[in-house]
Amino acid sequence: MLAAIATTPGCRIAGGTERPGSEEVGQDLGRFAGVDPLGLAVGDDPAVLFAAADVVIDFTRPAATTAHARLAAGSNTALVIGTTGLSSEDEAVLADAARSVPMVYAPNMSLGVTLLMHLVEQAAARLDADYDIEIVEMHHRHKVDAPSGTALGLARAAARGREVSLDDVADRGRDGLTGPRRRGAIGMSALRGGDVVGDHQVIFATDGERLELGHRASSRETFARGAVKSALWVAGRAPGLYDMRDVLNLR
Ligand SMILES: NC(=O)C1=CN([C@@H]2O[C@H](COP(=O)(O)OP(=O)(O)OC[C@H]3O[C@@H](n4cnc5c(N)ncnc54)[C@H](OP(=O)(O)O)[C@@H]3O)[C@@H](O)[C@H]2O)C=CC1
Ligand SMILES: O=C(O)C1=N[C@H](C(=O)O)C[C@H](O)C1
Repeated sequence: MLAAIATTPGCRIAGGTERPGSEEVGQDLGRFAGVDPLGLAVGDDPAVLFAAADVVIDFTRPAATTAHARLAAGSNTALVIGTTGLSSEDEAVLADAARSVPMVYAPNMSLGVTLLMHLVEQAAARLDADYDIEIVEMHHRHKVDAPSGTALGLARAAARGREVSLDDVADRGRDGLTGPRRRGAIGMSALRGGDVVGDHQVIFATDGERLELGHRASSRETFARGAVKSALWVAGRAPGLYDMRDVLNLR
């Protein structure tokens, strides 16, 4: 992320924080990120960072992200959030904070996935419930949330296309004596292994044919570049909760 910020015209690194007590705190931020020394130490107080920055980029965990959203609102600092695995209560915290500051919240910052979500919504609108929608994702062994935020975003896009609520049709992680598939269900399955950056496949399966739309990320730099693009886009915007469709002008 720091390399993406450092190499983007118009951006300057204002600081960065790690969890208090982490051994990285106090190290040079640049060295820590594997780029040239920056003369800035890794901090452990996000309030200091929010006071110093125009925009903060957050890819952490839900507990930190909700705390950061509150700090953003309190310090009037724009926020870009890539963290996934947020509960609906966590998302309500973001929505509340976004009443006073501009915020981009997206489970996947790549152009390819943002376009895929658009295509999935279109396909789901045109293919009726005779087409069973299944979403399969695979990620590296370190990922802690499932299904991925992107898979949930794709499922939401499909539900939007079908004009149904995802909560009514989602089928997550089948196991055991499940019975036959429910008509209209949107299934999600998560695979974990190795160093897979992020694969997503959306399948529309019916009798006699199957449409498959998919995306494979091969470098995490793609997400970092999307986050920096979002930061440049969100700085100075009106308060609100935006996503990558806004950043990429795809609404
Ligand atoms: N939107 C997108 O395009 C993308 C989203 N993601 C999402 O971003 C998130 C992070 O993923 P990833 O980078 O792989 O995960 P990592 O575990 O590598 O990084 C998370 C970082 O957040 C830190 N952190 C966690 N809690 C706190 C806290 N309370 N205060 C300060 N720092 C904290 C962790 O520190 P520590 O190690 O001490 O816990 C760690 O350095 C995930 O939700 C992932 O799904 C990832 C890639 C792309
Ligand atoms: O944890 C990851 O690595 C990723 N998380 C995001 C998600 O949950 O969708 C985005 C990307 O696929 C990588």
